[in-house]
Amino acid sequence: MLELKDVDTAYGPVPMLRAVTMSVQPGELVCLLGPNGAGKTTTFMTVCGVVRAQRGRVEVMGRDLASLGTENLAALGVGLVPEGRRLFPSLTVQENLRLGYDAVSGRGPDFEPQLDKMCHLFPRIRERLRQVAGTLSGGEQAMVALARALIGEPRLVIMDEPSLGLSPKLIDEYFEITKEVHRRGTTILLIEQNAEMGLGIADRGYVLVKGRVAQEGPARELLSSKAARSLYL
Ligand SMILES: Nc1ncnc2c1ncn2[C@@H]1O[C@H](COP(=O)(O)OP(=O)(O)OP(=O)(O)O)[C@@H](O)[C@H]1O
Repeated sequence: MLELKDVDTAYGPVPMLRAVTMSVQPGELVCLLGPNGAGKTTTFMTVCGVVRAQRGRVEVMGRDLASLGTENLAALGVGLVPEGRRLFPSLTVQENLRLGYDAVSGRGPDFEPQLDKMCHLFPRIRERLRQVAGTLSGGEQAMVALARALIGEPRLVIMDEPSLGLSPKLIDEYFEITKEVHRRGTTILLIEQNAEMGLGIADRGYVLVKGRVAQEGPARELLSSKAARSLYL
């Protein structure tokens, strides 16, 4: 569903990702880990097409991202949860969710049942539907950002450090929901700094260090590998 082949990126003259090769297969939950500044968000931006790969190739659903364009990802079945949530603060929760839905369906008629599904998955959202998103707590915003990505029933969800800034209790709740979404069949790329939590629910993982993939493997092996732990802890 997602493939990076030998990808380099740079910010002006400064190289960032170097020869990054990674993939997410249908049905997998893959965790991308790495310390601050490793290039995790740059990877997110690269697979969205916001940052252009200078070398190598990015394929989403088997299609070359370079000729696809960021604006077509939603309709292709890709849901995005960017770092910092990026809700529209002056719109209500329901309006934010509507935008997520319309991006996929082109204004389909079935918004209400989908909204209802999201309220079941995120009980905190139902009572907040008419509240403007900018006044939600950080935890509520995190849930709405995930619901906005899920409401169009994407096949692949890419999440950039969604647990950042959440309390331990909310992190647990958030990871439980992520696990449930995966269990119901959605493929997930989870970009995380919280290695124990991320690898705890993932099938496979990659550890990014200074823009390079330093380790990769089954999540359980990475959790128990001393070499991997020394890279991310
Ligand atoms: N637009 C930009 N212009 C110049 N440099 C940038 C830009 N965006 C990111 N960088 C630099 O690229 C490096 C990697 O940043 P990135 O945000 O990808 O790291 P990260 O692994 O997501 O880190 P964190 O966990 O702290 O969010 C950093 O040194 C950062 O300063």
